[in-house]
Amino acid sequence: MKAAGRQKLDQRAFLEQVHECWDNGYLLSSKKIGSGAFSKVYLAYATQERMRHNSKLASDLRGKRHTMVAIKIVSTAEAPAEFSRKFLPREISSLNATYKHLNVVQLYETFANSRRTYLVLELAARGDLLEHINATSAHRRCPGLEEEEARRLLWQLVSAVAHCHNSGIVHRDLKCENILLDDRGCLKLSDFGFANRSGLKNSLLSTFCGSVAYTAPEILMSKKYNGEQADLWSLGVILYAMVTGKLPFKECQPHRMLYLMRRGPTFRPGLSPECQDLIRGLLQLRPRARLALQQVATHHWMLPAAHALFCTTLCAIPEKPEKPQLQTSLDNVEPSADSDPPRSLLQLWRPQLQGTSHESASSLTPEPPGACPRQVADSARLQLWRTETAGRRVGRSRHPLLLCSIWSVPGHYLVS
Ligand SMILES: Nc1ncnc2c1ncn2[C@@H]1O[C@H](COP(=O)(O)OP(=O)(O)OP(=O)(O)O)[C@@H](O)[C@H]1O
Repeated sequence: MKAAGRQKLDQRAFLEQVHECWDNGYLLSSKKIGSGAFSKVYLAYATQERMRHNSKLASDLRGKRHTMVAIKIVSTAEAPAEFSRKFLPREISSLNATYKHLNVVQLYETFANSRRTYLVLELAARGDLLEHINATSAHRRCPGLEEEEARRLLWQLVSAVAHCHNSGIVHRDLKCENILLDDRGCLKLSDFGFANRSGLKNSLLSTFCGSVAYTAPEILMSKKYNGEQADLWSLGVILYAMVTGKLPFKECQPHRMLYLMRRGPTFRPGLSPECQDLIRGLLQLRPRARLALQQVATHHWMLPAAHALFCTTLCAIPEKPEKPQLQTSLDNVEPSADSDPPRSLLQLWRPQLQGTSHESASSLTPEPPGACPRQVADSARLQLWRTETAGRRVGRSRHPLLLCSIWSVPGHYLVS
């Protein structure tokens, strides 16, 4: 009887939500795609009428060629007052601040009434990274992802986190469950419920956030911490989880956890030494000793990601009347004084405007129909040009993740 009563209430609440969404231009489906402490996330469809009035939504969905969105319904009437007053506004303002990055879930708009707040989000239909790791491990009959796939995903994650940090936002809850994948396998960082403004570069935070297994030791020790450096620790845990299918440190007791952290991670046989080195570089007890994001992106283990992106795209570039002088081999060529020196690697993560970069990419590198595989066209476009000093700056990336010059230096491509 009690259960039946509860079900009736749920049905009534759901119908109210359908009406409230409809009044705001969305058709709410009954497909629940997730739930959080005070929220439920449903698949929904944007109406043509809504798209006419919301250019942010219209331009993004036009690119995706569908009208699906995810609507997160937060029950503010049931949530603690502090959640509605503090955390929810922070989540919304963080999503607004990080808007327009290919690897950060997009917030198209919000609407609210006295009982609920609705967040209309970009849909990431393929579930979260944890599910993906588990499914892949089962399929391969070997725990973890292939290093190549982990590298591709980490590259996108680093780009997303750098975009957040450059926008003054620290995520503070980076974990596999908060990393979603869309229908093209593109990574989308989500759940900014614990995010905060990083404020001054060196200002310290004190709130305990995130999940213990991903939490930096300085937070477990209740010290004041730098949010960006704490995010770097979590990145190390995520990379470890991707390549081993396990968490590096798993203990319920914080003191036991700290003991394991001090000992450092152990690795399965067969994991490449470069990957181990990158994980160790991130899982440094001393926050300042951790690799910075630009060091992660240029780490030996990561370079094939930039390299692969670069080389696969070359196949996709149609012949031009004047062929660019492209250096494909990694010869010993060093930058000379007459070419621009590589600028800060941080440029790699200049806010990469999702729509704009796609648009400019397509207009700069027109493709004849059927000239290149779709995923290549979608995932990477490079605009090459002839340099006066041939063999130095070998290309200019138009990829939304890699808006940078690509330099050939002995043994590596260096992105700047
Ligand atoms: N944009 C999205 N696309 C697809 N699924 C999503 C999206 N946003 C959230 N979800 C799903 O809904 C779940 C809950 O969303 P979210 O983590 O944002 O809520 P939360 O209330 O912050 O959760 P928690 O209490 O776990 O922190 C996610 O784990 C995910 O499975």
